Amino acid sequence: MQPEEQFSCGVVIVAAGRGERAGQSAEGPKQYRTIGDRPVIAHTLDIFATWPGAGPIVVVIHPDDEALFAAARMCMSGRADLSVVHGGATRQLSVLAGLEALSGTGAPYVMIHDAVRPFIDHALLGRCREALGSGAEAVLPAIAVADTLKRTTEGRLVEETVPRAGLYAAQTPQCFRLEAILAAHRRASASGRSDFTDDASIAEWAGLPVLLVEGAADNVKLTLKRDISMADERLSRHAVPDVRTGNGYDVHQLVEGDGVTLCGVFIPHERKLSGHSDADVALHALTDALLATCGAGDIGDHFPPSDPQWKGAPSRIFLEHAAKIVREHGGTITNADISLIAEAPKVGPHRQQMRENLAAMLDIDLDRCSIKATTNENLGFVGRKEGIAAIATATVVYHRGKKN
Ligand SMILES: Nc1ccn([C@@H]2O[C@H](COP(=O)(O)OP(=O)(O)OP(=O)(O)O)[C@@H](O)[C@H]2O)c(=O)n1
Ligand SMILES: C[C@](O)(CO)[C@H](O)COP(=O)(O)O
Repeated sequence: MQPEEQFSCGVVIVAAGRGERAGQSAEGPKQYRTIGDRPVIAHTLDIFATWPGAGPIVVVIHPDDEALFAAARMCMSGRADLSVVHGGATRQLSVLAGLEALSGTGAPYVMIHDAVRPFIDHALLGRCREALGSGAEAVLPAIAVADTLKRTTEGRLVEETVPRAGLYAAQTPQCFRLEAILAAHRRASASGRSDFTDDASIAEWAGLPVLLVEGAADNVKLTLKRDISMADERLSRHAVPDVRTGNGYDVHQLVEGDGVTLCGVFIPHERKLSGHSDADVALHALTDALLATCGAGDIGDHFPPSDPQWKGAPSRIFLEHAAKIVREHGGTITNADISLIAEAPKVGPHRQQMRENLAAMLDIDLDRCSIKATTNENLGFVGRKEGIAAIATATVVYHRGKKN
């Protein structure tokens, strides 16, 4: 076999189907549905993009899916220099469009793969490439049929048991000498055929010998709705969740006044908190904690105290803005915890209302919002009732590649 750098395989990934058997989804056709943490096609492309034997990669998409594909591409972790072309009404026509695009690149071989087989692995790619390297013009990964096979009538009556010896289920990538399969595809298309369900059958039709290599049991095609949920479960089981915590601290001075606002609750008191806004020290600390989970700076970066528009502003504006930034980064807020450090006023009687305010501002469940309070045992500036401090912790789960 030739050394790796002299023998790379061009790749055609077909992704122009409508996924009708998998049913409708707001995410689009099945190749754009999320499994684990990103679209099916991003998983598939990454396997090829990170395989050292891969040459130029052509992705065949449906003209209506430009935006879906652009978003999916952002979720790839491997290299992203792909060519994109539009497919046709059948898989066969989509493959032909991909082969035509690849033919200009000078790649000697091609691997043709379904975008909806995201569990392809490097070992199988290696087996296919080795078969090509040993001189095969057409290589088909396949799995021996394990079930007993029946042929039925239209009325579902069993007509016969089909002997399964020698029967295999075809997978992809199906691999070819590019010139040979392109010529076969062109011929098939020119003679009015557009109904071949795989490329090996076009090779057979054109008289090319097809060599079978062992496929991979995991290399399933996501065809039905349940295939997608099973794939999602499988990936989610192994995924390390991207859970991030951020902390925030704030302190405001107590001055002459008639009450303080904490977590949006006005509590009558003989003093007030001084500040440019409503000085809600609790919400300020939590705003910083949220921003910290996605590296978005601090409250002062977003709402400079020098800006007159924030004079006397209710601090819920700041918190809701931080929550919006978190969501735009693909985050789900799972917990918000604030500790208030104050000698007075008493927080206990207002705790429930504060939690309800937090739940509403963050649009999360009440049991994900916690308020705690402590005195400072008469020590330091808090003990001398010169100010109130707050410490906050935010917990956010981020979904890789998902930006809302
Ligand atoms: N006109 C088509 C039809 C299919 N495919 C691609 O071929 C692969 C295998 O096809 P299949 O599982 O049959 O997908 P769909 O045609 O989308 O499914 P359905 O028949 O349920 O609509 C998929 O990656 C699909 O996107 C394609 O590129 N162009
Ligand atoms: C190419 C293929 O994946 C081999 O199993 C399969 O034939 C394509 O699926 P389709 O449902 O026939 O389009």
